[in-house]
Amino acid sequence: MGRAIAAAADEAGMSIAGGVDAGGDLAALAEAADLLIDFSVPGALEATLAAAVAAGTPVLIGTTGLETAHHAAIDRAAAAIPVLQTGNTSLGVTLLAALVRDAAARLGPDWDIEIVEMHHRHKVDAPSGTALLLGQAAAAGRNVELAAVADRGRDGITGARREGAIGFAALRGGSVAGDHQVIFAGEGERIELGHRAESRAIFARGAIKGALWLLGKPAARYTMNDVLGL
Ligand SMILES: NC(=O)C1=CN([C@@H]2O[C@H](COP(=O)(O)OP(=O)(O)OC[C@H]3O[C@@H](n4cnc5c(N)ncnc54)[C@H](OP(=O)(O)O)[C@@H]3O)[C@@H](O)[C@H]2O)C=CC1
Ligand SMILES: O=C(O)C1=N[C@H](C(=O)O)C[C@H](O)C1
Repeated sequence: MGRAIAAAADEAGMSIAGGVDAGGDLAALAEAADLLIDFSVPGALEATLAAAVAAGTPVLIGTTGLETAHHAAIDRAAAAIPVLQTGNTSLGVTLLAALVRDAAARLGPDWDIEIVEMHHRHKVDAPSGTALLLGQAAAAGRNVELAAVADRGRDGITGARREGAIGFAALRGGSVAGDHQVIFAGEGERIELGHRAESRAIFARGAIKGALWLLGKPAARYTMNDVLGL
């Protein structure tokens, strides 16, 4: 993603102040840059947020695999600086999440919800950040908390489907940039809403769009919905 974002920034006429891998001088970069973009690993998040807050520099976080403690750290940082966090920066998935929320609200609890995702063989987290984002959208449409209803895989589980569950299935293989499908399964019929990323350029372009939008915003936590006005 680092290379894809550098290409998208170039396309948009933005210049890259620098980049860091593990052990890099984040503090100096946060001072030098107008904004930080983080697509790395959850273990890097704390240092990135600390450097951004110390420098008063806005930050866009695209890293996935975040746990509750990471989200709490993002909330704390967002009290001091603008922070945009999303599991998917593409415009298509942002719109898909809005459609999923609407469909879940309209269809009601009689329709079972299953979310299927497929990614390249190198991806380390599962379910994907996007699948969780779509799950959150579905849960919001039903007025429930995702944590209370998420079923993260049927491995080792026997028996009938848990009523009200939102199920996840993750596939890994080849070079798939990112496929997501939300299945609403009713009695005798199914509705499927989905998105296929044809390349990583869509995530990078969306990240640049989000970054440009974030510049100059007041301290708060934002999502791609704010960028697109959804
Ligand atoms: N929100 C979105 O739209 C998208 C999110 N992603 C997410 O972005 C993340 C990165 O994806 P991807 O580029 O494919 O992953 P890669 O594994 O290819 O890249 C991760 C990068 O993070 C670097 N890194 C590792 N540890 C640290 C650290 N402590 N501090 C700073 N940098 C570190 C790695 O450096 P080194 O190689 O030296 O270890 C590497 O350059 C993933 O969480 C992925 O799910 C991906 C696409 C879209
Ligand atoms: O790791 C990836 O490749 C991707 N990660 C994000 C996710 O976890 O959803 C976004 C996209 O699907 C590609």
